[in-house]
Amino acid sequence: MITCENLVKIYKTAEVEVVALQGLNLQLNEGEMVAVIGNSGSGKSTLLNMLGGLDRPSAGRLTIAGKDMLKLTDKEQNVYKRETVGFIWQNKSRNLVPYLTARENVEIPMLLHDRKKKRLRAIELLEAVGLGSRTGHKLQQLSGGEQQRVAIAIALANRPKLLLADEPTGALDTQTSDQIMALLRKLNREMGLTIVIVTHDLDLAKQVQRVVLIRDGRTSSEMILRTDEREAEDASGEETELDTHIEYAVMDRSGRIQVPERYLEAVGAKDADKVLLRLEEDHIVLRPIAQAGKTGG
Ligand SMILES: Nc1ncnc2c1ncn2[C@@H]1O[C@H](COP(=O)(O)OP(=O)(O)OP(=O)(O)O)[C@@H](O)[C@H]1O
Repeated sequence: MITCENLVKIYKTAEVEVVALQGLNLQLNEGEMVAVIGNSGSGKSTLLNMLGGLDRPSAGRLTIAGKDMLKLTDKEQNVYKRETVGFIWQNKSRNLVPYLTARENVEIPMLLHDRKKKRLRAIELLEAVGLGSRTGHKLQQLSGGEQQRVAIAIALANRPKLLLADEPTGALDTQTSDQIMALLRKLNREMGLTIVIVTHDLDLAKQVQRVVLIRDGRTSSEMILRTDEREAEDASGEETELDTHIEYAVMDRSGRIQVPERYLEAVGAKDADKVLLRLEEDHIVLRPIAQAGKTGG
């Protein structure tokens, strides 16, 4: 569904050039649901803007649903934005009109011309997001979580193949955020919708099967939901909370990897310019130089 190869985005302003994406690679299959996570400034929103056709990459390759995004004409890009992709933003004013009802809000972006069909489709969508009983409520009469559900219904209005969400739960409390995430998972499962969610919240990200970590405009590692049911025990034999995801570092063709920052921090190698590498029979040991003399592997 989505292939990013060596994707580069450079923003040029009067004084400086910012390289927001510097050779990002990402492959996403149709029907996958992925969370993209990274520190502020790592390039998450830039990536989402490229995927949504809101902006064009500077170099590299980006194909989405068979379309070469670097070669689209402006007209083709507009059709793509209208028909292939749906957006959910954290900032509600970008999604919603407060003085209209939930149903009227959902009807706005619809490409259907028949008023009755529009109305029926809007109600159907509001039912799908769990708001069947609120279709006639004005937006300002709805809670934050309910408003975000309306935003999701709007994003689905033109039957997109790809749903992009930028911090969709950023303004919501934990319980409401979990409900919105559960709704997105349901839509992914039941409609086969491909979903990309940008967040800086690792706990939230881990509610989906695949988490892609971006660092300095590149994919640095991925976490995939564990499928084994092993129970973890700590040294004292007590059960500890099992990490739900296994982390994989992304490796390029030259064998370069980015070790997750928190791993380096944990072993005191964050600022090191070299680490000791040792090949064991079936694994590779990486440790800070200061500890290199110690035994063990
Ligand atoms: N329109 C723009 N013009 C110039 N620089 C930009 C523009 N948009 C983003 N940048 C820069 O590109 C880099 C990546 O920004 P981006 O917004 O993609 O990061 P992010 O990971 O989404 O951050 P956050 O979590 O804070 O939203 C940053 O250094 C940012 O300042």
